[in-house]
Amino acid sequence: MQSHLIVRISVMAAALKLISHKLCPYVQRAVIALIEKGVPFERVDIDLANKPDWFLKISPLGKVPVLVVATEQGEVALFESNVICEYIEETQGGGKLHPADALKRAEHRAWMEFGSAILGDLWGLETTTDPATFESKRQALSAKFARVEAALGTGPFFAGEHFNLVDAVFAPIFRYFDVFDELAELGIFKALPKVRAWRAELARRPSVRTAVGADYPQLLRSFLVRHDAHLLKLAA
Ligand SMILES: N[C@@H](CCC(=O)N[C@@H](CS)C(=O)NCC(=O)O)C(=O)O
Repeated sequence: MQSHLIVRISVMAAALKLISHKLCPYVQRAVIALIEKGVPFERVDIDLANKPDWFLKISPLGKVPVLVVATEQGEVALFESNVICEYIEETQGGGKLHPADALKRAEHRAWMEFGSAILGDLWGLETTTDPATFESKRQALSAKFARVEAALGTGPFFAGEHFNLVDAVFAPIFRYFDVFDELAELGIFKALPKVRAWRAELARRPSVRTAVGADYPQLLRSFLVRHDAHLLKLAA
């Protein structure tokens, strides 16, 4: 009876809460990692245009995601999506999302950072109204995806047969491009067959579909309309 109680308390103490925004690809990579690991968690969406005070207290950069971990000493708030993914990998059961070999793992971490660099180029592409800025960002993205093409093996995933954290980072990036592609052909993936095959494989993954959500294309399109994005003019 007593040990039953102890188990119950430790289960409650392991609770994870992910502070989220539906459109955010950094959030989505953490959600994918949690789903792949089969970890129960609560997802709390916030309005980034009107950030609540409790969120600003726990998020030093005022950004999502934040993973709130309940411990016996109180709650700990982790920020930075890649750090959150690493914490999930180190502490939760389920399939491994990192290679066992330290050098391979370091390589994978570098490619996770590269995914964040791609998002750095992507930001502004979707909201810019200036054609020259749009074109320079499009070219920067093309150059980065050419490097990804050169790094890919025979697939189906980044490192072969097993889905890992690099896949979790890139899957939401590709979902963003899915919405763009419906509007206009940007030509970024045309000459990159391995990237195209990888992208298609990730789009089929159940964790990716759940993390990104069926309402995502509609939400992203409304966001583009609100910003009067140049991308919409290409589509017209
Ligand atoms: N380096 C951060 C980036 C997270 C990020 O940029 N999140 C965006 C949403 S996708 C955000 O919260 N923006 C709100 C703001 O900057 O005010 C991470 O990897 O977690």
